[in-house]
Amino acid sequence: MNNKLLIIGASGHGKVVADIAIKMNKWKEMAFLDDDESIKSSIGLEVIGTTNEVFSHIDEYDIFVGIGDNAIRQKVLEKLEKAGASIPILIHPDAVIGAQVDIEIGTTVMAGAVVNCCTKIGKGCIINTGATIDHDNYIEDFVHLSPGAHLAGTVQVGNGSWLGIGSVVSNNIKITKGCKIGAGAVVVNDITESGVYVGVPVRRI
Ligand SMILES: CC(=O)SCCNC(=O)CCNC(=O)[C@H](O)C(C)(C)COP(=O)(O)OP(=O)(O)OC[C@H]1O[C@@H](n2cnc3c(N)ncnc32)[C@H](O)[C@@H]1OP(=O)(O)O
Repeated sequence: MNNKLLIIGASGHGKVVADIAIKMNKWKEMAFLDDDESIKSSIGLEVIGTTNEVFSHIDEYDIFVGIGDNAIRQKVLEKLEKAGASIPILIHPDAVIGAQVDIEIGTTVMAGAVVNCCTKIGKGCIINTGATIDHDNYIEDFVHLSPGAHLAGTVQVGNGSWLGIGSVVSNNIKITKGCKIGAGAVVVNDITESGVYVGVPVRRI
């Protein structure tokens, strides 16, 4: 671990990530990289360069990918991991994490989120504001649970899936990789084919 943190992405999601990192009080200095060169600072932190400059900073900084898009976040994080970057886990001090919860690098857990015991969360996930994940879930890599998404017990969410704001998943359900679940959707049966699903209960569109 370094005493400086560099966040890739200075817009909406990156700002919330920075806010969490500031509240964790672990880094003496923080800055952003962003490919929009018109952004000079964000949430009071300086933008010191563009994404392709990241490799010149990996000895000096911990690096966190603050990009909301699951596929882009995966691509950037995997390159950084390969290059040996120190990639932290960011957990807001007001998130509640149960016993025997395993969370991998590059994941952020936001304010008001609750993760119950014996759940595993993979790499590069976003557990957004007020989302809840109950016991024995398995959230694979690069998943995004939007604000207020609720997962009952023993749910599995596949790689890169995105659950929209306020969506609900009943217990013992498996959602395969690469799904988009719409805002306010309710999932009561396994989803075995990647795709976009909306409604109560969900239907594929
Ligand atoms: C901090 C943050 O902001 S985190 C981000 C939080 N954001 C979200 O959760 C957004 C979630 N996204 C959605 O719900 C989107 O509507 C998606 C991904 C499900 C679908 O998006 P698109 O593929 O662009 O679908 P599109 O908008 O064209 O809609 C297709 C049809 O599905 C319907 N539809 C879209 N979303 C929903 C939904 N959530 N519930 C019910 N119906 C829906 C539309 O009304 C439309 O119906 P029609 O064909 O009868 O007119």
